[in-house]
Amino acid sequence: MPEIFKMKLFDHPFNPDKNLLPYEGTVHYYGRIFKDKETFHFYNNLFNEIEWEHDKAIMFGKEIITKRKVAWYGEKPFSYTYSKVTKYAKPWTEALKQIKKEVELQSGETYNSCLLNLYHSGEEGMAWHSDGEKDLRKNGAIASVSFGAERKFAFKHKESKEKVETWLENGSLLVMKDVTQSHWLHRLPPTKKIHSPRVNLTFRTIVDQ
Ligand SMILES: O=C(O)CCC(=O)C(=O)O
Ligand SMILES: [Fe+2]
Repeated sequence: MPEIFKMKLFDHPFNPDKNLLPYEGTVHYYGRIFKDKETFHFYNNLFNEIEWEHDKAIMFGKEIITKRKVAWYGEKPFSYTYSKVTKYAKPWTEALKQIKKEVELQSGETYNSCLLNLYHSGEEGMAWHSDGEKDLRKNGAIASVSFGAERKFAFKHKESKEKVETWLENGSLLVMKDVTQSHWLHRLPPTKKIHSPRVNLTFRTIVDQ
């Protein structure tokens, strides 16, 4: 097992009851919610079994293909549109069902879909955005589960520009809820210091019409 998977649970002090945001939003960090063996198993399973595809993005008015890969899964073939391309959610895999169950238990919320991102190294990240798409349940919780390389995650208030940063550990859970997406942007900053991959899962609730 590579070294990163051998960290003990609760190596780092954290308080899951503490709100990381000072105002206008709620973010809780639960730390590592899976044991080393499960974490290693899920990382390998997701890396190999998910049907990863390259994402498209608009940059300086041009359509570009991102190095980061994405996938979209859910309990129904919900549609998800970005850069004018509509994708339909694939049915849950066994691993996704198991992870979802644990995340629902820990966060006390339910989810019906999951957007997955695969960052091959620290040079791949995600720019400032909020996840307030109209198909998502308004003020619904978004649960972010991370496997692989530990990466920094940042929030920036849309008006005050106040920043909050935290580390997302291998096997960890972070939950954003309430009015967070209306008032705060978040991003995964790129870094030259990290060379190994990271898989991130954001469990969401799509409004079913
Ligand atoms: O990879 C991450 O931690 C963030 C992913 C994210 O913000 C998103 O998928 O909307
Ligand atoms: Fe996001």
